[in-house]
Amino acid sequence: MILDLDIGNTLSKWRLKETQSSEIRSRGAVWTREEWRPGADIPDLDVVESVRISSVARAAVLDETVNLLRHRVPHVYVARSTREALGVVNGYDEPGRLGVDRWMGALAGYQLVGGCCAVDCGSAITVDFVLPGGSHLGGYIIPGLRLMKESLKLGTRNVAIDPESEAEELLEPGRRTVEAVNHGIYMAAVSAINRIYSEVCDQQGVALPMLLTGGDARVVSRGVQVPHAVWPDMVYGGLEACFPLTLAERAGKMSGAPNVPEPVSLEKIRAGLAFSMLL
Ligand SMILES: Nc1ncnc2c1ncn2[C@@H]1O[C@H](COP(=O)(O)OP(=O)(O)O)[C@@H](O)[C@H]1O
Ligand SMILES: CC(C)(COP(=O)(O)O)[C@@H](O)C(=O)NCCC(=O)O
Ligand SMILES: [K+]
Repeated sequence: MILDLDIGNTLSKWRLKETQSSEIRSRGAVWTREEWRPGADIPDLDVVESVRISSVARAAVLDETVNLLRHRVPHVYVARSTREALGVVNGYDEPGRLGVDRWMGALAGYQLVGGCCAVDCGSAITVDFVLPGGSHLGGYIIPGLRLMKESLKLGTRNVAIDPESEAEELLEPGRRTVEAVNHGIYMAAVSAINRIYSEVCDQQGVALPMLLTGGDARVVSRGVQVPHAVWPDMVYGGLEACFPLTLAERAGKMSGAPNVPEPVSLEKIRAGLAFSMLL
């Protein structure tokens, strides 16, 4: 069995994947800031022969996790942001400083569709671009929905946006504080993503497919007008591509990879951008 770990600033996500069949057996998440108890929080480590880790938490969290796992599991692979991987050239001046979850997402997106816009809606919302040909341009980091809400300190932090809400409702003016905050941060997130996408496609002269992942991907997806696919396992996809262990992975397959819609034409993107400038 393979244990994949995606340690984010808020949640540490895990999944167990069968080495022979490539099937996902189980999955879960625990709070990153709390003590992580293998055996209690994740299934029995005795069945695990390999672990693959992507972590953006404090270095100490990763060190502790790796130390603990090295005693119990034969193979431990830790992903790092590098200057180049799988045909993608990292756009950062200091490649190692690019969040490794962003790097995994960009690599997975590129492996699936080639040039792309990879969006991760977690503690932070990150928007990364890879051009056809593999040049990673860098990206944008804005606070995620929960961080935006907490920073306002209006006593609304415990009232999360219902992930089942429709975008039309969430984009209306709020009539209570909690609604005004939820609708405001939702508008901020989706309009930033739509705008960033259009600006960069316009600048680069290319319409790119878009992929969305992260804890808030589903609800954000409803407000994003750009054609896109939601891929909850996108960071894991990067781990699979970097450290292929199963037959399917060696053949370039990533679990749960979605069908990605064709982007709209560059002309349409430019027309939309020009129109929004008039308003
Ligand atoms: N059940 C949940 N528990 C915690 N956060 C959730 C949950 N469902 C959605 N979220 C949202 O997802 C975000 C965490 O998403 P995730 O992608 O796991 O973040 P990170 O990778 O930064 O840990 C939270 O900030 C919150 O807005
Ligand atoms: C931007 C991030 C905080 C996003 O992390 P997340 O929201 O997924 O927990 C993370 O990718 C990170 O710590 N990056 C390092 C800084 C950078 O990418 O420039
Ligand atoms: K993120």
